[in-house]
Amino acid sequence: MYIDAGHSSTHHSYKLIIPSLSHNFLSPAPTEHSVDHALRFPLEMLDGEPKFPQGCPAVVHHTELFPSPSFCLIDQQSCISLCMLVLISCPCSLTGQKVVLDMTFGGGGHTKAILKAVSDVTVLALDRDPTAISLAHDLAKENPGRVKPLLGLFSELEALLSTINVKAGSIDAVLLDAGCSSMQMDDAERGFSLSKDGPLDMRMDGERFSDMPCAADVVNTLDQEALASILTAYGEERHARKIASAIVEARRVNSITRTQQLASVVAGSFPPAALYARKDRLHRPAHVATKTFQALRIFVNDELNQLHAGLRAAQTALKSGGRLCVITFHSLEDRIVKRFLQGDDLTNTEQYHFGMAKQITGKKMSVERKKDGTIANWHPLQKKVITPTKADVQDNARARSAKLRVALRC
Ligand SMILES: C[S@@+](CC[C@H](N)C(=O)[O-])C[C@H]1O[C@@H](n2cnc3c(N)ncnc32)[C@H](O)[C@@H]1O
Repeated sequence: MYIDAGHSSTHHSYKLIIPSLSHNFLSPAPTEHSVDHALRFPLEMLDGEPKFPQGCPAVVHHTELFPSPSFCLIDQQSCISLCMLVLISCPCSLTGQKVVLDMTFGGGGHTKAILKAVSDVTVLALDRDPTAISLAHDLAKENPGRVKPLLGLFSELEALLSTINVKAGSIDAVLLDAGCSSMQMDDAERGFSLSKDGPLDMRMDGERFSDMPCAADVVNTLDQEALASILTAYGEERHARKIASAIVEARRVNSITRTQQLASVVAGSFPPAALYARKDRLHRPAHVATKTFQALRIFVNDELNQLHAGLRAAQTALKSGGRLCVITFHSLEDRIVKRFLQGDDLTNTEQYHFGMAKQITGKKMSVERKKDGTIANWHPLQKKVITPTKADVQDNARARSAKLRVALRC
């Protein structure tokens, strides 16, 4: 709808088209800002995507799995006990060789835990980041026949599975741990972290698609209105216009190419006392540019569209009774997962907001359920979203805003 450029092997000239704030987001007339690059602007699937299949052939009954959830996240070596519980201890536990799809291999923490916990398992290890996939190859060598690395995007999953002859409806469990990894965050050269100086990149797969735009391309190319809309939509940044204006002002003098340069530009648009006035969930001071970084990262990596594509791919891949665990780190992601599992048709323009459209159109998010209360494709394994305990967060501060949702494929 807006863009689609995606990666092209035949030419390197892309269009970056950003919907303008001035028109209704649900029927936008795109504004062309640059012909240098292309980004897929989330919300593209408002157009012409197939509707989710309706009807749930069977509701799988279960016992309470989470009496006292010890939340375990994930990234890195830590916990995972809850995910393991979901993956391997369901009442409908499977016999024989199991196939688990780790859609976000990252540093391999989850995959390793699965391999350790289940002897007769093959893990299909997907990641868009070639660095992560090279670790998956190492792990595959250490565990012959038990790990199959898959380099690609959530949106490429179906094609990847068919190349290794994995059929739709055949996978026992899927794990999706959204966002970027500690490995990516901690490497200054990847440009994700505002506390470490590095090139303003933020692409999870820049190594794979080197001609796709990075965060520096976005901040140096888009007009003020488009920048503000990105900060509002993906950072839920209240001061988006002020920050966008500061970015445009600063780049007139010098292009913004480094993470700390961007952090200073954002900081410069606030009074000094406001720099760390914001607090994170642990009530620790958070830099005023945190939301700007989040917004750019989501935009550059097309994360919300990808998440939606990943959920749909998981739905196709899972067998009936198979289970899905999804971990998200901010409300934009969690809202998508929650509504997807509720059976909402996210392709419906009236309901598909993902933040930006909601703010622009002012429309309410409504959740439609079938009259008999059943859910079309999923049976939730817990009533409420699962969040980390205090102890979990003490163990791993990055888990502080994590949310886990688990469901059985009907
Ligand atoms: C939070 S990390 C996962 C960490 C992992 N669970 C572990 O134990 O180390 C998320 C990973 O998902 C990958 N990723 C994010 N979006 C993706 C997408 N659309 N397709 C494939 N991989 C993606 C990132 O590259 C990153 O490595």
